[in-house]
Amino acid sequence: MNITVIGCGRWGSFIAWYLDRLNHTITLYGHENSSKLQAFLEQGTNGMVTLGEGILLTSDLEKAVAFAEILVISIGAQGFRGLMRELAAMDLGGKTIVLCMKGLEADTGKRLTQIAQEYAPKVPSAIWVGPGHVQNFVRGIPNCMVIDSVSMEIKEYLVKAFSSDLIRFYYGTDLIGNEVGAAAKNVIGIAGGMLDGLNRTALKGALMSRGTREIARLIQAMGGNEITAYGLSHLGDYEATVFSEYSHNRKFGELFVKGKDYGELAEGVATTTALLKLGQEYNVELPICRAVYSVIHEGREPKTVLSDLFLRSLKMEF
Ligand SMILES: NC(=O)C1=CN([C@@H]2O[C@H](COP(=O)(O)OP(=O)(O)OC[C@H]3O[C@@H](n4cnc5c(N)ncnc54)[C@H](OP(=O)(O)O)[C@@H]3O)[C@@H](O)[C@H]2O)C=CC1
Ligand SMILES: O=C(CO)COP(=O)(O)O
Repeated sequence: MNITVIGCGRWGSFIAWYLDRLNHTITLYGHENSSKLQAFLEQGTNGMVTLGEGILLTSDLEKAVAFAEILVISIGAQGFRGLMRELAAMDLGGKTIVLCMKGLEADTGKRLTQIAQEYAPKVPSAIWVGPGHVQNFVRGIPNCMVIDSVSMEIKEYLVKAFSSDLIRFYYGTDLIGNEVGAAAKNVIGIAGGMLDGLNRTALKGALMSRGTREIARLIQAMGGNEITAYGLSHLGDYEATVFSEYSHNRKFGELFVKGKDYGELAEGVATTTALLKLGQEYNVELPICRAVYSVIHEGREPKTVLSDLFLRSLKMEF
């Protein structure tokens, strides 16, 4: 298959490497002024993946789009609407869009497949989410992920084309739950990092239990299936995000409470804003997401916020 991957950062470049390994014909697109694209053009590697020689690198979006039957998109979620505006001006007939991003639009709370539909209503779309770090995959450590779409036909087409001994894909059965779950795990990952930074790592068991619970309630209220919060897109991604040394969101949280900056993309930062909006819209209390939001966006003192979580009224567990 001819596949174009849009976004040549940590995850997009891995996807290009992975799909090339499965003998698909790959074009990897990056901005003309992207330092990440330049590194691949000059050295063939970003220090994590070394791209196969058959992968075409380009900064010509029209050419990249024209080449492919599948467009895989992996950029920061907040840039997705702008990219869809550009794509909508091109001929997308016969193509399928696969979204490999874990975020929600901050201002609106919209899911990324909703944004794709706004700009390209006739183009089928799917999401590819679940646990996995580049550093592990390139060492041959396999993982399980999930592909979801409103169309069973598209899911079957993609799972068949993308499965290997390195990634076992499951068919998702709840697009709302998988999109919200995948984005929300980054916020729980930031909370996990904050616990590490505050020397409260012992609370991560409680975070796993209560984090899944509040996201399950939100998914259900939005019309999804609450069980999806316990699937690969959310709970299944906690090892990679709440615990892993490789997680950008966990690292962001840890450094944030220590008063330090972090230069990498941590999707959960913008997602907290989206989740609070959705919590309000669907009348669901999201105490952990609220706590993360208040530390990052309102400048509240992390230890006080943590104590306040413990002072909330007592509740039934389920
Ligand atoms: N297991 C999984 O499913 C994983 C999923 N992810 C998800 O993948 C997404 C990307 O994360 P990650 O790769 O770490 O982020 P990076 O910051 O490493 O890469 C993002 C890339 O997108 C590029 N970009 C931004 N806007 C555009 C645009 N409009 N057109 C083309 N390129 C653009 C950036 O360009 P520039 O080089 O100019 O900055 C950058 O190269 C996130 O949503 C993240 O949550 C990440 C890791 C694992
Ligand atoms: O989604 C991921 C792992 O599954 C990557 O998480 P981070 O962006 O926090 O590194």
